[in-house]
Amino acid sequence: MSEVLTVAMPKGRIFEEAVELLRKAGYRLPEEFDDSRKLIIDVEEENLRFILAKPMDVPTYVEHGVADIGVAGKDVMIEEERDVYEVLDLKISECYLAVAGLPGYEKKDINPKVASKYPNLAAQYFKEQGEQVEMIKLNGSIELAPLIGLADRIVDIVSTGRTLKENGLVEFETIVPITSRLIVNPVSYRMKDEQIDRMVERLSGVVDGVEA
Ligand SMILES: Nc1ncnc2c1ncn2[C@@H]1O[C@H](COP(=O)(O)OP(=O)(O)OP(=O)(O)O)[C@@H](O)[C@H]1O
Ligand SMILES: O=P(O)(O)OC[C@H]1O[C@H](OP(=O)(O)OP(=O)(O)O)[C@H](O)[C@@H]1O
Repeated sequence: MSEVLTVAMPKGRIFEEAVELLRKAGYRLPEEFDDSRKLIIDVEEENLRFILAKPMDVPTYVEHGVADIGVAGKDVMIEEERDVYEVLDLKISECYLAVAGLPGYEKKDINPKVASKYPNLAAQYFKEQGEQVEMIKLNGSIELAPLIGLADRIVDIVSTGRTLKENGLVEFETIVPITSRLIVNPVSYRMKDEQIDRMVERLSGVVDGVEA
């Protein structure tokens, strides 16, 4: 009998899509997955243990090896720079990161302020653009920052564009397309390679058939 694989799943919007993907790949996940407040769910018949974490924390659990594998947005992967392998693009929770602000903004300030939930990623982006900015880290409702004068621009996720539009903001630049990824702890990949490869194989088989 093989060892149990621990999977770190992000709570929130990716969760449902990731569960759907696993079910399409043939994993029998109990109804508990659809409506539960439990943070650890054991699925003995599949030899899997799921832990439910905040999306930004998934790579931390995987890097520390308390989870063998995990599901994380590419945005989180770039921001967190954790020592994990990214083994599969799951092509779910599709969106992109963009720079946005109020219409008519012109780059003229010294050290203009940029608000984001992704301070490392945003700072790196502006550095590459040769622009020096002051980063302001926020944890959500990023679009509020330029409206209230906290920042000149924001770096945030855009999906339908509705949040920007309804708040009278416009997109200036696209930074990078985002989807969710399957990530693996490097030691787990050595110790449990067969089990992990099997999961990657099963998931890759359904990824392209799943609507992003
Ligand atoms: N509007 C969106 N449409 C599609 N995918 C998105 C959208 N916003 C974020 N994502 C993707 O989903 C992941 C998780 O987003 P979610 O909003 O569930 O987490 P969060 O903002 O960290 O959580 P919380 O709102 O609890 O702080 C992000 O890391 C990103 O990859
Ligand atoms: O282009 P849209 O389809 O409008 O989606 C984009 C919005 O979705 C995310 O916010 P979320 O709902 O996670 O709330 P948050 O701002 O609290 O993170 C993101 O931060 C944008 O605000």
